[in-house]
Amino acid sequence: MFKKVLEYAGEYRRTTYKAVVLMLIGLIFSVSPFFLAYQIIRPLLLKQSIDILTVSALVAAIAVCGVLHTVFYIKGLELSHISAFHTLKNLRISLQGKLEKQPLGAIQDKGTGAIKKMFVDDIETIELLLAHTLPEGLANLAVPVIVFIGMFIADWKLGLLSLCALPLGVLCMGMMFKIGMRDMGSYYAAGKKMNNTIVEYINGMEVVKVFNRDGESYHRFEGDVKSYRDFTLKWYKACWPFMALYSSILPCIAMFTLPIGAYLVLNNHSTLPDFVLVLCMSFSVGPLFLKALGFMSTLPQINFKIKSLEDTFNSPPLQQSDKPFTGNDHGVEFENVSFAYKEEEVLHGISLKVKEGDLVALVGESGSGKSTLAKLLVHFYDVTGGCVKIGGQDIRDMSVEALNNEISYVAQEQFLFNISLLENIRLGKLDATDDEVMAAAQKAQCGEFLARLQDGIHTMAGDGGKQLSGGERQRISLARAILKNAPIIVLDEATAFMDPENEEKMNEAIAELIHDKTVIVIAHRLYSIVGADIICVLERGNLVAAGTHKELLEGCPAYQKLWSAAEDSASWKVGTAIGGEQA
Ligand SMILES: Nc1ncnc2c1ncn2[C@@H]1O[C@H](COP(=O)(O)OP(=O)(O)OP(=O)(O)O)[C@@H](O)[C@H]1O
Repeated sequence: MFKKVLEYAGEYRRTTYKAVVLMLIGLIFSVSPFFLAYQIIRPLLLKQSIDILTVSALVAAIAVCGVLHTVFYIKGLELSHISAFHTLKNLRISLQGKLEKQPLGAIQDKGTGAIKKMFVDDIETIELLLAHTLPEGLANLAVPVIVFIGMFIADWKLGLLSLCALPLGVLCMGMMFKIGMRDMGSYYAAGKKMNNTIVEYINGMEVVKVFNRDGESYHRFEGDVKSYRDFTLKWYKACWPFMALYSSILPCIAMFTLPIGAYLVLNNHSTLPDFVLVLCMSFSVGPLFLKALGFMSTLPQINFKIKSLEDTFNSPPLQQSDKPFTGNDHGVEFENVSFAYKEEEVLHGISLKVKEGDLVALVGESGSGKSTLAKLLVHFYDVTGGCVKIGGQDIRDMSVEALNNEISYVAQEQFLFNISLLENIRLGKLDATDDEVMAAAQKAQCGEFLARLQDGIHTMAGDGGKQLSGGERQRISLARAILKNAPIIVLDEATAFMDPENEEKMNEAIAELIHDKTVIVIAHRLYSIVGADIICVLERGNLVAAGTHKELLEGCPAYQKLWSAAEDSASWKVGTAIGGEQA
């Protein structure tokens, strides 16, 4: 555990070692006063004289030891914290690098709460390990070892008696570790669940209020918070008796030394000064032991959290190479593609060829796999079978950056960064001039709502783009795509939030965006894709038919069903359709 963490400390590893040494020296100064006090007690016990000057010098030395203990210990703590916080920084950067290589979809599946917990809380645990458990724990354990050696040198019998409490304490500690690690899985899972629920509760507050689900949502929130409390208490309840036992037994080094040692002295097997010296030493190391053991009780938790971080690091990264895009053209091919999010396969052997410049629509009932197929093309996930190719090149055989240069993906829900709308659009092409950005915004029909905003295109988008309506967010992201001008466009429910008037405008903008491009569009509203070159009908993860609107209406029962459902929908409107044709 320490080795792994120290790897991340990099050049600060030496700082941690220095911290251990300084704390060790500091603690030696903390036990020295007991030995110095003994130098005063000893002549009194032996009825020898001791002059006031010697007593004063010893008292002064005790005071100096106190000061030196503080100075060394604080300096050690300072160094251990410097090293710890640099390690946390390194670890967070390294974790971010590894997360970046993971499939984007897999990152989204982990949940914001769990990822936040990993980045903030779990990594923070390592601060405890590096700044306290390792240097303080080690120093507080090492000094008692030195003192025990001193006891053995003074009188081996009394030294042995002082060690007697150890096996009992270690046994209790072992039990605590065993129980602590056993239940740590459920305890940790409850913490993760609570984090995700809290993040979801805050993010979903708007929906909760609109649908009057305050109570229900609060109950889930309360349930998970309570469940975390219960797991925590259960865990501590199981560990507490053993913690209490070893915490009281281990520091009581004098437990056996005092009665049996007194017997040995009375029977002349040991001398009274040695007996007092060993007792002084026992009392000096008791608090150190207790402190060291305080850190031990946190080890099961730290151990578990580090393991969970490592597991995250170890999950398979997205398959990609560092090669550029070298495809022959911008045609897209799904070759016998299968996919499972977890165990259950949701796409089964899909084969589909989209010629460069074609407009292909994916239709099907909800849950049939349309979005999943689109996400595989933009490489959010790796296929579990078959392959996805662009211009004949497997997308796993190019870097994600190279792929992103070829594709614009406009998803159902668009995230905007809390920077100006201008900068949000410029993300599509970082070197675009302001004029180019404004032109893209106009083409995406943003002009009207931008004119209403006080700062126009320079308005901040708000946290996650919350300042704008769903439709406005979609138009901003469409402007991004127009600016990017990638040869392949994937539109997932791009007009989902549009009212009829805006949808018409949006469709005009989309028509401009997709002109001369390879387009894959997912739409529930069939009237908007009747002009597509190919319409692919998906049913429970299978591609059941592909053809033009006319062909499918004539020969595909699944499509006929979807079409008649669309016709039944009262609000549908025959108008400008993507692809130019009208139903
Ligand atoms: N992140 C995920 N984890 C696990 N299963 C998922 C995930 N996303 C989708 N699924 C499942 O995969 C299947 C296909 O979902 P997908 O979203 O691709 O369908 P869709 O046709 O796009 O649906 P819709 O039209 O409602 O958006 C569904 O059974 C869905 O429950």
